[in-house]
Amino acid sequence: MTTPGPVTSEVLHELAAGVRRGATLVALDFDGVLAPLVDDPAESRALPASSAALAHLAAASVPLALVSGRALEDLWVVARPPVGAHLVGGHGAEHGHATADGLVREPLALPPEAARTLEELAAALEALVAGTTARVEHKPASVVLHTRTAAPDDAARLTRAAASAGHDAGVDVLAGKDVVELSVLDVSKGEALRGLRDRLGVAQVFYAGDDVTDERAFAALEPQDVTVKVGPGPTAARHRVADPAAVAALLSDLAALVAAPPAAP
Ligand SMILES: O=P(O)(O)OC[C@H]1O[C@H](O[C@H]2O[C@H](CO)[C@@H](O)[C@H](O)[C@H]2O)[C@H](O)[C@@H](O)[C@@H]1O
Repeated sequence: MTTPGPVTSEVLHELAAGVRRGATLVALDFDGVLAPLVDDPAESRALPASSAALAHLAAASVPLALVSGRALEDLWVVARPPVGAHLVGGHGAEHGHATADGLVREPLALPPEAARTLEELAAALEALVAGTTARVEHKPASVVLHTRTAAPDDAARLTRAAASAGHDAGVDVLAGKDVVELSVLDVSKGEALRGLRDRLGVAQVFYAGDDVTDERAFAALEPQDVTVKVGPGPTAARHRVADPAAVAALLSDLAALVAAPPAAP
């Protein structure tokens, strides 16, 4: 892994030039990127400055995508993305887009064996968290252990047990920030971004993510893409910003440059 650098003014101006040409997809993770992390996932909201910047980019017909680990419906409710935005949920399991009439989702049908495995894992995790303040989140293609509000000893024990249940069941185990996600589909944010690149015919992808789960996206992107890690931690991203407030500032600067490009010298 290389050391990520800041998003300099030069990087931002080059990015804005690509965005203005319609050659760049602006894609963002939600939790920890557009929205600060909180104890109750239902309470998460994007920072107002980020939402405003996304609305300005959408009004300028910039291709936008939110690429999240959340279930698609949940992402729609908390993110309230602008009309036209593409939505990817469940780390790539679910796809849809925002319209003026609401969320349009592509159908997702689990193979019967995957559906059975999901049910078994959900029951196993529910049994594990009984009597603790950890909790289980159920999604269409995965089940998630949340330990943010658990006592530290419980969190460590439950995290190990959930990962081990996932490995035993032969499913994809993704450990994120105070979560262990057991997915019965073989999907990733990287694959989802590559799919969007092909579908939209864009030459460049901008992607910002904060969690270890976003490393699959950074690793799948190409040298011309602009990857931004939000917060500390090892990363394959080429750039780093500190927190969701810094993301909001970056998106606001980008939207301003797209709306009013600098005058030619
Ligand atoms: O890919 P993301 O959009 O970052 O989604 C990843 C997970 O986000 C949510 O959990 C995280 O945010 C919660 C609210 O701030 C926080 O309580 C939790 O500890 C974080 O891991 C969401 O609940 C999960 O389903 C997503 O997989």
